[in-house]
Amino acid sequence: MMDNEVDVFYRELPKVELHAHLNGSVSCPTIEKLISRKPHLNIGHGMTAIGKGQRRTLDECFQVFKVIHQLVDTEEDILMVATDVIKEFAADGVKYLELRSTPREEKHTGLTKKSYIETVIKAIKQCKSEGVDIDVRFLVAIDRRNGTEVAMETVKLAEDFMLSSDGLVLGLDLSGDPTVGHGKDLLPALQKAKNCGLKLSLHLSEVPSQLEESDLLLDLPPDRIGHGTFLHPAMGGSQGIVDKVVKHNIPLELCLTSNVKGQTVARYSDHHFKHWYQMGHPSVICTDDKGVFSTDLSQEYQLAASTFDLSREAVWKLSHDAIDCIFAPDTVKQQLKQKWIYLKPQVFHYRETDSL
Ligand SMILES: CC(C)=CCNc1ncnc2c1ncn2[C@@H]1O[C@H](COP(=O)(O)O)[C@@H](O)[C@H]1O
Ligand SMILES: [Zn+2]
Repeated sequence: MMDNEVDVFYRELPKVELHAHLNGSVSCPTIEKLISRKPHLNIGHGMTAIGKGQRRTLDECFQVFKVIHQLVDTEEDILMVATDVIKEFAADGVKYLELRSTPREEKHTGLTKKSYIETVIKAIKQCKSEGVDIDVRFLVAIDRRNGTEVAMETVKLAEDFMLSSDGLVLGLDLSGDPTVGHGKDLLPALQKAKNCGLKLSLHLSEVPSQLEESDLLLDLPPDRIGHGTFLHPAMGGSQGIVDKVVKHNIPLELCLTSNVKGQTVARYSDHHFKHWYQMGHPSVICTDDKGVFSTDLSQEYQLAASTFDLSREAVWKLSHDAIDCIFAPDTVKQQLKQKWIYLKPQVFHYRETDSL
């Protein structure tokens, strides 16, 4: 996507993607295939992606997911979508991907939450058997709008798959419309998940009104934070909250285009990346929804570099340090670090004249 606009350095840079929602990551070509499978839905492509320079309210963004969910409602759809998304990330130079998705039940197509997860796992295994050069893991997502009971049910499912998927299912994501529901209702489920060894990545403070909820959920503590836009005092948060995040050394997953197009951040130069990065806090560049926001991970790295004036060596370190934030075990981290060492001369090769 958008190859011509992104410098080859960012394409070739080996990358780790830790925050990608499956149905938000569906590309234009895949949407076209889905639309032609379901012409009766009368869905036009303009309804599933937000183009360059466009902005949407948070509410409008969540409407987009509803449209995509209509297009993706069978095992066959999920298999195609997951396979395409994995191959696209691999083509963009992503070497390790943690994909997250909310298991759905669709009575009219026979889809169950269990078969949903099984199908994503099938896609991951299929890509592996085809030799696609990417290590993919899965985080089962809880949509906060669905409340306590569904959250508990999702934790149980995730636990079963964690024990039976050969390390492919590693943890849980908490996401969904941040203006709906309250984290306190989900706390018991998240606590249970943590106790049984599932890793937790929680969307925190995507909107300003969530500070109290974030304070509560940070006591778990989660293993990573999605967005955390309004945690820092410079963004309206508090020093006490920052202290908690720092004390537990919880990495942040930061998605520049998503926040600007969703209008929770006014402009790129205002993005909270700068506050956390300056503090030396683990900050990982991610896409969130590369399909919906018409971006990819190379582009997000380039955006971070151009906005915050990062040297190529600093960008390299950023992608390398993301390895320490993955949920897979240390052996996988070591393998990835070896890969980075091996690839570095190639990535910097034709840049020898540049100052590194
Ligand atoms: C609206 C906006 C600016 C989105 C970016 N920030 C987000 N915040 C919270 N949940 C999200 C976000 N993007 C995707 N999701 C979650 O991911 C789902 C789509 O992927 P999936 O069906 O779980 O595979 C959405 O329905 C929603 O529950
Ligand atoms: Zn997200």
